[in-house]
Amino acid sequence: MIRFEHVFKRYPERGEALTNISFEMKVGEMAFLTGHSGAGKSTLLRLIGLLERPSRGQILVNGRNLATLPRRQIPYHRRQVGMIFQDHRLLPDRSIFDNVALPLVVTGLGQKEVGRRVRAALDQVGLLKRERATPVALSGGEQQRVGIARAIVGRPPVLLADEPTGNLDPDLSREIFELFERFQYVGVTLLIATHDLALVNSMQHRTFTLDDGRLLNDTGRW
Ligand SMILES: Nc1ncnc2c1ncn2[C@@H]1O[C@H](COP(=O)(O)OP(=O)(O)OP(=O)(O)O)[C@@H](O)[C@H]1O
Repeated sequence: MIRFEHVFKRYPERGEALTNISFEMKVGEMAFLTGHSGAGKSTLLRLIGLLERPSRGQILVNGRNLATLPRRQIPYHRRQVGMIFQDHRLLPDRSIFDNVALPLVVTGLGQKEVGRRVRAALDQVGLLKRERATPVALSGGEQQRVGIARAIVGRPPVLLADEPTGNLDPDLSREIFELFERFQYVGVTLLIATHDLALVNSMQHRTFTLDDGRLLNDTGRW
């Protein structure tokens, strides 16, 4: 589902942020991405989401080579990859329903179908009853779950999360990670960047470790 072949990413002002990264993730695999601050975790996720392009190397997502993807297919690719961020990035003046519906607006789906999908996504994260609330009325953990509902509403086969529990206490963090496991069971491929080593070590999932842009360790490579 995700394949990196000798991927490098260089920023002119920084030098190499990622150096010769190669790995493969299968459909329905869940993996953690760890490493010190500045190791390149966010950069790696942004390359998969096509928010940035590598300086060298190839990235394939769902069999498609991102380097040769026709421009008109970029929006389609972005819908294949749900992204979850630490800071939720919710629109403060819009309801929870509207925030979750946002990715569907461009798809041309009818209002009824949008409503059905938004409620299905809110149901999965346990927030069906809060659809009329605005983000400020929600706790940090609930806001993060709205961010997750927004990422899954288009039913993407790939989910990427960048420090999704950075602001949450351990119990809420575990709940979020267990929610991710439920998506894995239905075949979603997940890659989760996190500093929370205690949680990573307590769960049985493949773990990538980046160190200064290099893939230092991959527990899935036997
Ligand atoms: N747009 C950019 N322009 C220049 N340098 C960048 C850019 N984005 C990231 N970098 C640099 O690339 C390196 C990797 O950054 P990245 O954000 O991927 O690390 P990270 O592992 O996600 O760190 P953190 O855990 O602090 O979020 C850092 O040195 C960072 O300063």
